[in-house]
Amino acid sequence: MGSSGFSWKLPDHPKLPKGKTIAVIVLDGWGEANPNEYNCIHNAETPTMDSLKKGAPEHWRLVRAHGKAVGLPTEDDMGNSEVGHNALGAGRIFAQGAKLVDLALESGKIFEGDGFNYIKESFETGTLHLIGLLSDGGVHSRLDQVQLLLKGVSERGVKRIRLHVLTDGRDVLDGSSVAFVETLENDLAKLREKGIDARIASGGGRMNVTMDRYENDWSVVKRGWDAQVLGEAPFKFTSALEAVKTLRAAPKANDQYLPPFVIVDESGKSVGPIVDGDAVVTFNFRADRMTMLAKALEYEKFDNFDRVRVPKIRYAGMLEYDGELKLPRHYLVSPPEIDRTSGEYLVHNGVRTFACSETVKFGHVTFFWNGNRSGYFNADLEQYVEIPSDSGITFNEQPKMKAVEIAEKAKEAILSGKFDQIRVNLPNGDMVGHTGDIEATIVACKAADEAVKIILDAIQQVGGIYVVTADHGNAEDMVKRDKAGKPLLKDGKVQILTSHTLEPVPIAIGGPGLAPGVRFRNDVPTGGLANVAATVMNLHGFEAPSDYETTLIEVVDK
Ligand SMILES: O=C(O)[C@@H](CO)OP(=O)(O)O
Ligand SMILES: [Mn+2]
Ligand SMILES: [Mn+2]
Repeated sequence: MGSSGFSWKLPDHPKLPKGKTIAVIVLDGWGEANPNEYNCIHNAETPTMDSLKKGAPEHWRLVRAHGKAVGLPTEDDMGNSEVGHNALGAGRIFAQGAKLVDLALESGKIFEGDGFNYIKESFETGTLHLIGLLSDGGVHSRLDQVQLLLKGVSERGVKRIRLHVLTDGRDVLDGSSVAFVETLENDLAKLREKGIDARIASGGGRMNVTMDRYENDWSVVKRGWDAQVLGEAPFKFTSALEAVKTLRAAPKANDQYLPPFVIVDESGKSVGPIVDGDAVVTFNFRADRMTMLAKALEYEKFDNFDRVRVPKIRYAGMLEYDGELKLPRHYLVSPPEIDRTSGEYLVHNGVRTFACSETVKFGHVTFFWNGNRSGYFNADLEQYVEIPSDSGITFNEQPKMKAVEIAEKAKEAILSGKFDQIRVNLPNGDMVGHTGDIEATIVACKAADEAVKIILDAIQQVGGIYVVTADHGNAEDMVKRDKAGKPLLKDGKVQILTSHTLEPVPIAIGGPGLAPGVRFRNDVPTGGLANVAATVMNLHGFEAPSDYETTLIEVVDK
């Protein structure tokens, strides 16, 4: 014990033994909702998950995965992977990026910090570039925050602003990009009336331009770099509204995958490449899909693609995106300080951990799980395995994704006897759910269920324990609804929901290693994802730290 009295040592659980092999399975985007034609989980064959549900209420229940239960500003905020895995891994509820940016804007502190003072030095002679997701989804960014940022910089001496917008259609309805661009254009027109030269300079769909993650496909970031920094893109327009409307008119076009475009003046010259002396702010608060661009903007040594020209800029992120890498060096708002995560505690208590997913979700069960921290706590006790994801496709083309491969790796790790905790994320419900393709999402849910079975069978073989849960809803509801829950019609047609939901998610416990008297308590009715960490610690034979959200389980005499 150190002089502060702090110790990593967890007390022994009074009733539960140590040494059981525990599989922690996170089904990404797997919520619980009423059965109907838009509930792909219900409409898929999911015998394994169905059988777990029969264990209710002692071994199956629902937990909250959205809004304040995961540190988001309001109960209208849908859950997402970052906040979901943060809560699962950290066992406490932290005010998340969205909320922290709101507070900093409300108090004006965002304009007083080091990050802002740093970029402000470019306002007199350079251009301020704002790059990010144009959306009010609240998962990666929010338009109202961008609007307040624009107001703040315009009151603080900025002369020239260029926006590089990424259209969404994933956290908001497909097609909403047009209205977002219109709103932004109106705001910029007002700034111009005040004498500030403010324009949209480039754009593209988030899944095609810039917002790749976990280094799955650098060509996505390169397409963004070419448009934003070099001012080059296959499509050129004189207005962003015209750009989005025209590109959306192509067959099969959608907001998520719009091609990159630049805005040009009458002579065909791009209106806003990033050049020496400029300032850049990436306004997404969420880390995973901004990290690659942050590296391209900031790293001197960089060989992921040819940057052609590397402007000398003052760059700040809305948040610090990686605390371990200190990336970026400058940021406007400090990120949540997610410390003492369950992963770190368990490793200090000798729990050997294996974590695995495919690339597109790999950081979820490692980086997010560990409180937005990359790397191992103790490389001798941990192994993280990444299965390469398909790239260059939309996941409805391959809805089974790498579920079986992930499950096989987990199985191998379970049977090896080398690990105490085997943690996976199964991406299918979420990644395919985001495509809005109902048939493919049903195939995806079936594949995830089959993967769960492979892992549960391995747990059965070694006498272990399983904890099966999810990070937020997605595939269980694929239609936009009115307040009363009825599908909302537009031009006589339902609107397909590609985003996450507000639904709760299941959690199931079981396996031959689960002590006979273990069951879910009935006095934590509002339990959420943050209660899972203490639960898992108990199953490993430890009491959770006293400031963790309470455990979901109790042990009764049998
Ligand atoms: O794909 C993403 O970036 C988000 C949705 O914006 O999904 P998830 O939180 O499940 O990663
Ligand atoms: Mn997710
Ligand atoms: Mn998602």
